[in-house]
Amino acid sequence: MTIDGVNPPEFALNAINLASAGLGARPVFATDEFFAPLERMLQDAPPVYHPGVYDENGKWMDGWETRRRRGPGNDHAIVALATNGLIRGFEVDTAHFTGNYPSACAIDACLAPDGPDDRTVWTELVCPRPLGPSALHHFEARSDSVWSHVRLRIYPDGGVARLRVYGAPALDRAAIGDAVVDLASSLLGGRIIAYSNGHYGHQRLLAPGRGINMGDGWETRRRREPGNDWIVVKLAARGEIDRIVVDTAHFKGNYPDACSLQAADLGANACEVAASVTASSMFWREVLPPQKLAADSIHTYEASALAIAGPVTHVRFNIFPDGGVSRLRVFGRIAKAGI
Ligand SMILES: NC(=O)NC(NC(N)=O)C(=O)[O-]
Repeated sequence: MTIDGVNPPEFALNAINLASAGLGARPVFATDEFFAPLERMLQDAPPVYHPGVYDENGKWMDGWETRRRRGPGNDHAIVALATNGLIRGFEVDTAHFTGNYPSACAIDACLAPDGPDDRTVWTELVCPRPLGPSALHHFEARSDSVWSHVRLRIYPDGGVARLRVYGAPALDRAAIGDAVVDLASSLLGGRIIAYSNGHYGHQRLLAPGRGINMGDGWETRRRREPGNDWIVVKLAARGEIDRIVVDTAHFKGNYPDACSLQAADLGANACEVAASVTASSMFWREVLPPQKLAADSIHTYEASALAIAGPVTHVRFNIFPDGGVSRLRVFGRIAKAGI
């Protein structure tokens, strides 16, 4: 897997971008947004450059960009993470900012359930580090705390194309209690660990909300040989499935003919190597037998349609023979003796 064609750092593996607008991250505050607004720095699409495109303030830039400071001080911006989580590392991307990138940046985090204010205590996770023109910069974070917001300090001013905050959602078991939640949701910690094919993308299958277009989901290439496509999800917690939702939004000429779902309880000490989980998934029990799908619609399979037999940790979602699915939701209750 690569990020913009570059091998991801170790800390980005098995992590999600907690600063992704598509997952719900929001701009909260910026000292200045003269040339380009903070919300652009949180976009999921790789940053682009449009030569010759200017707006009334100057060159249109894909990121957050402040004006040139003419005195002391520095700019900063505050971002609300998509969900509270553990932070493993940061990616600061100055793509296309060649003569206007900041000389340096530092990053702080806080846990402020009601949003940060003047009394908020910020913890520095990245001390001031130099930045270069149009480049990816990776900074590891060494912290086992849960954070809700990050503050990007730039020195003294300039533009940042993207800030990506790699980490894992903090699952609040006490708050969830016995409620039925989407155990596959990226925002709770559900994670895709293997798939037969994801030619046109796969990560958004577990994202919140409905897909905005056909690029917002999991889509395989056209299968030209026997068999079927599949995707394996590690649930956010060991739980008992209550309902499954399969959304084919925007997939009209390429929705799968049918789908099914298998599941397994791999326990706390299962081998986590993706290839091993994939191999064992061939034999997981069938929870949802093959069901015909329709174009561009939400399909809900209630408990009465499912063969449920105790808590599970993983599911394998099969599509026949191939195609695109916007969202998969695996609703259920977290098992009491969870792992
Ligand atoms: N050519 C520029 O990008 N100039 C300025 N920035 C924008 N966005 O116009 C600047 O001063 O950094």
